[in-house]
Amino acid sequence: MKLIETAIPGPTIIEPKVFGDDRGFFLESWNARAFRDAGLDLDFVQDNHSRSAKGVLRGLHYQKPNPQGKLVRVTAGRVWDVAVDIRRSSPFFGQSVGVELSAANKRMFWVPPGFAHGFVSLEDGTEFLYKCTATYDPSAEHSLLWNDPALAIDWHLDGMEPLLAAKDKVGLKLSEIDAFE
Ligand SMILES: Cc1cn([C@H]2C[C@H](O)[C@@H](COP(=O)(O)OP(=O)(O)O[C@H]3O[C@@H](C)C(=O)[C@@H](O)[C@H]3O)O2)c(=O)[nH]c1=O
Repeated sequence: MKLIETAIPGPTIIEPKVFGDDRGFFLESWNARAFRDAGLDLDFVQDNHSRSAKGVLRGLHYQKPNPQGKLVRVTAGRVWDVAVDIRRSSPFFGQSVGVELSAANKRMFWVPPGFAHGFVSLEDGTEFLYKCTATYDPSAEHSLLWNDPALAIDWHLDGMEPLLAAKDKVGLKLSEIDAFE
């Protein structure tokens, strides 16, 4: 397993060791001890799985109180995945990191608590799996506006019109959100 730091301290790309053979491949998608030894001591309490058509954009979501850290990956298709630092005291407040996650590259992405998270599906039938460090609480869920000019996120849409949930079309701007301290 290889960890790749990003431009913001915290969010981390993880490349698992892939064992390929005549039958296909094998990889460890989660191993508490190996991650702890690599510096990510994480305690997960919920696993999620979603499927998205090409152009579906989910996010940017965060939970407050009880923020969730998320270890995300893709097992079919491809996404552009984004984490936005929404900790006011952070020198990186409002900045984001993005990474392509796909069934082909098998990369995982650690999105720590304190970050808003979203992704756009770049292929039909994209399957997105993730582990969370806190359980879902609909009353604490918030949406940061995906295309807030203050975030200036390149979603790699390539001219595509994204398909959004009603709640994400009316997400709040960075200047309006109840950010973390
Ligand atoms: C996230 C979630 C949703 N649900 C339900 C609520 C709703 O009826 C249905 C669909 O929920 P959503 O529209 O919020 O699903 P979605 O837009 O996929 O939400 C997810 O987006 C990505 C970007 C994240 O980072 C996740 O944490 C999560 O917020 O599933 C749960 O029961 N448990 C959960 O943990």
